[in-house]
Amino acid sequence: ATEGPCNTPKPGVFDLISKAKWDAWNALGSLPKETARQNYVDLVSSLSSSLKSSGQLEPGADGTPPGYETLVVTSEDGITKITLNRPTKKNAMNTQMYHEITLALEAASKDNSSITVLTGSGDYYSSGNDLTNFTDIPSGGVEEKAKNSAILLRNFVGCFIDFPKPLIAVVNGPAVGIAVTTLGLFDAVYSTDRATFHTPFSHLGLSPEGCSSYTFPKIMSPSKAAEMLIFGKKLTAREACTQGLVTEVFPDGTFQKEVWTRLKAYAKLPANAMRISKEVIRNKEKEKLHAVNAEECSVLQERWLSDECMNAVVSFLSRKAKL
Ligand SMILES: CCCCC/C=C/CC(=O)SCCNC(=O)CCNC(=O)[C@H](O)C(C)(C)COP(=O)(O)OP(=O)(O)OC[C@H]1O[C@@H](n2cnc3c(N)ncnc32)[C@H](O)[C@@H]1OP(=O)(O)O
Repeated sequence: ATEGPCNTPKPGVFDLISKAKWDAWNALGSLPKETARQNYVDLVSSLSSSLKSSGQLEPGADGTPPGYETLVVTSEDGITKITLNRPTKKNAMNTQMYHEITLALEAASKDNSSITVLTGSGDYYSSGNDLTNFTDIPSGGVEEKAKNSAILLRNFVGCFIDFPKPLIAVVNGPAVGIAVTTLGLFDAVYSTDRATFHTPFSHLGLSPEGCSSYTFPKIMSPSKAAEMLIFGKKLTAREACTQGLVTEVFPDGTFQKEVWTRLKAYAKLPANAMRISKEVIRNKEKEKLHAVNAEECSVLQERWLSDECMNAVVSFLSRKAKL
């Protein structure tokens, strides 16, 4: 687009990057500059429209924060509260919700609040991955779907790993799958006694994500983690607390009042001190967690293509199976 057809000498065989660029340029033959420019503009326009259709949000024209379809985000008393808001679907996480949580966390990391809270609306915290996510197959087929999902999941979990402020889960009801595994990346987890914690990965032909293959054995012991992550044992809130996944359990009747009173008090603590303490506690682990996240996503990319997984999804969608 800037220089016209390729007229420079071919780079040496060991200069792999320059050679790949030269090959791509040379393959365009005598394409005129103007056409190349137009092709470039068309490509970028198509990417930006596919980002919009894939659910990525843009700020308003005046730079105000984006509106969310699957979340309610509020900020008061020094607390940014991100509420999963698909109560009729038990707050199952669809593709839009993964994108929106990522955006909401990015915004919360830069706003004036001192702590950030994730919670659910309705009777569930979240039923985990929305199993209908697997029905929206792109033109590249199931392999492309698996690849895109692995990228989405890696970015999503990466935001939790890198989140710089105290991050608290207010678990208002049962939690399933990825809604459970990511709890290992929070700084505190407060739960109603009505909640349960369930990671039915083997039942679904899946494998652990959310860095749980690393955080759960550390938090609760390898064998307790195996009971959850391999055998799908569902824990009560009290069991999850005994095993260290949950910080404290409250009676359902007084849960909201007790938790928010405590969080408002915490939010008054000096924000920089809390941020720095988190950094000191978490930074040693960050590199490891990103490596674990990458490995888990690549294993899952394969799992999603397995008969075991596909059969489990079909079973759920045809109403033959529930947890
Ligand atoms: C980018 C991709 C990343 C992928 C990351 C991978 C993550 C792994 C996981 O998270 S594994 C966990 C997956 N979750 C499940 O298997 C839960 C499936 N849901 C159920 O088993 C049940 O719905 C229930 C036990 C959570 C609740 O049962 P209950 O009888 O109380 O309620 P309903 O079944 O009637 O649910 C109400 C409506 O909500 C829909 N729904 C609930 N959960 C999900 C879900 N996870 N995915 C899709 N849809 C869900 C349910 O179908 C009902 O819809 P309807 O009213 O239209 O019938």
